[in-house]
Amino acid sequence: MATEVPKNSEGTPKWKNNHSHSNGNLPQNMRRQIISQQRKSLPIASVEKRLLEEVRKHDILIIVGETGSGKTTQLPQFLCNGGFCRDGKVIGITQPRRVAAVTVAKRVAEECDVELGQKVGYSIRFDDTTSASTRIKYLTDGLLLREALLDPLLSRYSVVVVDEAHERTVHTDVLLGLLKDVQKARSLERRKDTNGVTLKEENNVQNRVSLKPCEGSKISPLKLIIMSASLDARGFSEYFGGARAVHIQGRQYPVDILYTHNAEPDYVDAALITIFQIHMSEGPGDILVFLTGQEEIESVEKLIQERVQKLPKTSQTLKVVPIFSSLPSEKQMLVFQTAPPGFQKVILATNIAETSVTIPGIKYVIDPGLVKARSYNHRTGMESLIITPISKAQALQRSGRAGREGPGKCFRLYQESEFAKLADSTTPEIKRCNLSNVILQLKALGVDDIMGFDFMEKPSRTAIANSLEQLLLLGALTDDYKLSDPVGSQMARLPLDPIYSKALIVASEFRCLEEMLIAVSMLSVESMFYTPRDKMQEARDARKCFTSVDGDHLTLVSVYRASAECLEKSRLAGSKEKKAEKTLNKWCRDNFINSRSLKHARDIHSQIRGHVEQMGLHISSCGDDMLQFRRCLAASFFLNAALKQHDGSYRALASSQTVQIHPSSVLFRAKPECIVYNELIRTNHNYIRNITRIDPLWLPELAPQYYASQN
Ligand SMILES: Nc1ncnc2c1ncn2[C@@H]1O[C@H](COP(=O)(O)OP(=O)(O)OP(=O)(O)O)[C@@H](O)[C@H]1O
Repeated sequence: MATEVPKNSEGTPKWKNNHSHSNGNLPQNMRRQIISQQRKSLPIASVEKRLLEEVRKHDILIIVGETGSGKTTQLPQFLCNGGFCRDGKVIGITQPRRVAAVTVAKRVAEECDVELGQKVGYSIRFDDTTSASTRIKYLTDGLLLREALLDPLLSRYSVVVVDEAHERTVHTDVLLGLLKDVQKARSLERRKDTNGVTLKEENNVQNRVSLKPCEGSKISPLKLIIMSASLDARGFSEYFGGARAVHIQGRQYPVDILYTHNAEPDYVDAALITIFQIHMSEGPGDILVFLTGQEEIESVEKLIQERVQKLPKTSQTLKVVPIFSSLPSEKQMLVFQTAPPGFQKVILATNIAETSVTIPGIKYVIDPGLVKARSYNHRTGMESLIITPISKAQALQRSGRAGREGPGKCFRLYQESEFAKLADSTTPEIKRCNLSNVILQLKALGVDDIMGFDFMEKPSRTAIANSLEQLLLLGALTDDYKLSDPVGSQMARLPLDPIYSKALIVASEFRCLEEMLIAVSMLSVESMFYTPRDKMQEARDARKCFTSVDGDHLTLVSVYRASAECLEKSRLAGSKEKKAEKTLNKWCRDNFINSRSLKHARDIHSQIRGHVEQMGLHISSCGDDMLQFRRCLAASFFLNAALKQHDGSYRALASSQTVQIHPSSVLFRAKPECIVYNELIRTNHNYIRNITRIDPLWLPELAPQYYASQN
């Protein structure tokens, strides 16, 4: 192993908790004092006045500053103290990830010495802690877009800070275009009062009916701040018409960057060795390891646990805590807890922990330099999940998770020469995702001319045209490409992929919405089943109890129903909630079901159910009439139908591509004549997953808008 791990001359260190969270038990006033000192020592603290002046002078400001310099936590407090919250106005700070919005809000509430939800709060999908007194509000970029549906001028906000803009999530990109529009519209409305507006100016603000203030509402100007540690300031400045960019100098603590001497052939193995080398020979401090996905994290977790058994009993030991996006939020929050005495915390994370978050205790970062990225081919409708090298911006963000409470080290498991070859920034998500959802949101926001929308980087014409076509076929748009009512507006209200939103609406007509709610929730999480290498046969036998000959959707419904029954039985037998959960976890183990994934699916289920109830959709069950449910699946997923060919492969009807059933499907061997599927993924083959057997005659009957015209 060639990783340069400097040896500690004092031998294996004794674990000592030296981070601020261990101050949790300190008397309140002492803790307050420590936090106040920490704040004063941040690089941003010395430029508070200058920043406020810049914001006052410029309507759009780009702020670039080192990771950990205090942008996310301090700037909103400066603005609030500087008078930007007068008249009940709110400062909104968007984050690409939920976990960042939640944890940063908690920290800032503590710094301000207020209860979360009062002056400082967060709002993420399905979880809003804000109140009428909230002035500093952290929220996801996607959520601010949803807020714009109800309040198109975002009139409650005096400042919107788009944080971590370098990530260029599809939501950030759409938000940037929208905010530009809102800013223009708001200044126009103000100047109208003084009759200072020309017709040309008025036409320049996109023709959105929705961009009109509510009767009698007082419009103030909107300040816009774009922020990151690793962003291409010039590109953003150009997009915003030559906006001013300021750089905050300095970082709080140094982070040593170490590279490998040679290329590492197996990054998982290299990561494992590095974890144990740090554990045995470096000073105290927790370790954060970046991996590519849930399955990899779970397998590394097991490997660490096996190796820990072989460590000498006397030394401190490792506590592994995973974090990935499909983990329920309360489990994600475990990474922010201090390791118990005698333990060194090892966090195994996907890029969910890459930006914005401060994880107390982290001193070491291990970065294999890879990420699992989605990419979508608009021509074929094919999504690929590929493990690819990260960009320089991501590498910088990853190393920036260390050095936040003291000096840190980042072990890059690749050579320095490889780093030089990385792209400067990540390809914006808007260039590599299915645009149907974005377009549906824009239409709901009143943006009818999608091609004319001021994207920072415009998606290709074909990509836009294909997605418009798909929305038209799903009934979300009228023939002249306007949002249809009620179907399109209902679909836009559901926080799901349009095809799933439509499936719920169709299911309410087919009287099987209960089943579709389960199917959509189960399809929204990864890896429901697991098959340990040493218990393959047992796992297969267990799965047979749920397997439906009609396919994966029905199988998933069976799993969900059986788990709900197990929980219900336990509750009826008088178990308290915690005990019932334990019984369910045991049931999961016995049946080789991933309990984390199931818990996540149950959460999603209750959340979507809430939405559907609010929308007044008819919720009923088809009971055991699974024919009815399969017909509903065909009516919903008709765009993803495929027919068997002579050689046992399939032809996808929409794109004429040859595809194969993924080995994880219960229909892998049965190979029915005609199927609908939910996922088309390119790995080493064009695989389809989550499949149901249907009758080919149902297609022209249930989706005549598509299949009647094809004949
Ligand atoms: N939850 C927390 N617990 C302890 N310290 C924290 C916490 N959150 C922030 N800090 C401290 O505040 C500092 C500034 O954090 P902040 O998130 O504002 O930096 P930033 O400049 O936005 O960084 P990044 O670009 O990485 O998001 C951190 O380096 C850390 O010292």
